[in-house]
Amino acid sequence: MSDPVLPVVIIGGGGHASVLVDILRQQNRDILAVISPDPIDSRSVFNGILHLLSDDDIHQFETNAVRLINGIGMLPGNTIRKHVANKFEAMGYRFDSVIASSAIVSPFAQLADGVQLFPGSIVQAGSQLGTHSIVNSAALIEHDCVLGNFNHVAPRATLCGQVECHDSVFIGAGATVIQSISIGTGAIIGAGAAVTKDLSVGHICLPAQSVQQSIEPKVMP
Ligand SMILES: CC(=O)SCCNC(=O)CCNC(=O)[C@H](O)C(C)(C)COP(=O)(O)OP(=O)(O)OC[C@H]1O[C@@H](n2cnc3c(N)ncnc32)[C@H](O)[C@@H]1OP(=O)(O)O
Repeated sequence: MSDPVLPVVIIGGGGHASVLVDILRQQNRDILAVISPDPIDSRSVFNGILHLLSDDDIHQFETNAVRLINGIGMLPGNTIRKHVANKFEAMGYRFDSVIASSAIVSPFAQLADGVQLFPGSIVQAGSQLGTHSIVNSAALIEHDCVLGNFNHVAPRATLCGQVECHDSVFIGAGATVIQSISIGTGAIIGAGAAVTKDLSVGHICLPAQSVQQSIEPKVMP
């Protein structure tokens, strides 16, 4: 029997959380509160949602009466998303996945709890995504990829078939990882990189840089 659809509490109130709230509103999910120590009123998507300031405010909700949404994004070297997940799970709360209605997910893909698939993303058959991993807007996970926990595949990045990413891997926006590549734990792929060789634990792949220079005005003959 599938789990009941419970109201949700969002942890975090920044840009990543705003996209999640937008998706959840479109799906008519009941959003009880956003927990964030920072102001959230500059983003209209949060209008009308209760704003709580402290993580301890979560205790006003029974662990089995709500699900949490991990609204903390993940940039290279940032571990707050993982810290938040571990802290609230240790208190007995569970995180829901968020799957945008425009995401395309094969019924033969496997998604762990807390996975987030943003609008226009695609996950093909045979792929497996670990807990709290993010597939950002229009990113593509081709067939038979295996992603560990706390990965972030940024907007429009492409993982070709049978790519393996261990835990806490960051794939920058628009990067392409060719088929059957293995990416080690904590590795970072820069935005726009083309990855053609395996990347070891804790290594970074920097793309070629574009060159910027001023354009000399042409002198007409
Ligand atoms: C919804 C969202 O927004 S999700 C977030 C999506 N964002 C991304 O995908 C960005 C991913 N991050 C990057 O690509 C980063 O620049 C990284 C991780 C590769 C490198 O970051 P840092 O180590 O902090 O490098 P830093 O910013 O200091 O730049 C070092 C040099 O590399 C260059 N550089 C940095 N990133 C790139 C890149 N992706 N492509 C080409 N050159 C780059 C910089 O211009 C700089 O050059 P300079 O020394 O000539 O001035």
